Amino acid sequence: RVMAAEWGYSPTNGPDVWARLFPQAGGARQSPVDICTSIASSDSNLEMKKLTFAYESQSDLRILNTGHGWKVEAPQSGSRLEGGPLGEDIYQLEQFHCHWGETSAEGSEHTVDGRAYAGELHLVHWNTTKYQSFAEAAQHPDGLAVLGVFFDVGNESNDEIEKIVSTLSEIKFKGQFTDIPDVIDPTTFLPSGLGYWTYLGSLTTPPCNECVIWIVYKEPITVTEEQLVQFRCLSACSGEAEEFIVKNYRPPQPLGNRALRECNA
Ligand SMILES: NS(=O)(=O)c1ccc(C(=O)N2CCc3cc(O)c(O)cc3[C@@H]2c2ccccc2)cc1
Ligand SMILES: [Zn+2]
Repeated sequence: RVMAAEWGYSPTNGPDVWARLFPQAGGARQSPVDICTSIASSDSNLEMKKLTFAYESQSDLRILNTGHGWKVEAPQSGSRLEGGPLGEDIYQLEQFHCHWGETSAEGSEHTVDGRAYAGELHLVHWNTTKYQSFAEAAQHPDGLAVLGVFFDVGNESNDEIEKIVSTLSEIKFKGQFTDIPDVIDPTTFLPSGLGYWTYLGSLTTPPCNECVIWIVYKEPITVTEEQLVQFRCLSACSGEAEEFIVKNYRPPQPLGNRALRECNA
């Protein structure tokens, strides 16, 4: 389908029309959502089963320009995300990427009491206990677990994000990819405070599969305006035409009657 390749974030191909091409986008457990902190229930059994993660440090990870942003492929058979809302299953890191806006007044996908952050990092994991591949996992309601980390703009640049930023000039155009020479440790992307909100949702881009257990950290990490400016220099096109990826976030979707739980680790 020609159109399927053209979804994006502009008025003619953006979130408001995705459901025409991708029926799941109009479902009842879509993401992101506005996190209304007053309705988040502090769920005791979440405290009981602590969320634990273990990542490897990897070098030469491939980063690519997807046309909708940058994505670092980080299949880590040695990584494990488990506990918290994930039941008895083990989830493995597959990739991480980010969403941002035209200015730093917007850019995150989840919002907190209506407030948007300047961006949002997603660490995407899949359920290796139950499924044989990422693609298979994405067809099931408990297939993926995504850790969301908000970006605040501050004066100190984030060293780990800087390793990403330093490669962006090599992947200016859609489809280009390169290897990140530096060693990347996904743990360094996580905030020091490990309190989070969690709910059942979906991919925030087409095909918007309703297969994600979302875990959104309460505490943002800090990046600089310059680092976000570099994100906005990526081109959404593969050729000479320059259409910068200045925004790639989906606005909040109805929470409906879904439970929103919180855990103050
Ligand atoms: N923002 S997010 O919810 O964390 C998220 C996570 C994964 C994916 C993802 O891996 N996708 C969806 C978009 C996409 C586009 C492609 O061109 C492609 O080759 C793969 C993907 C995958 C995907 C596609 C179909 C089923 C599941 C994932 C996208 C967004
Ligand atoms: Zn994402």
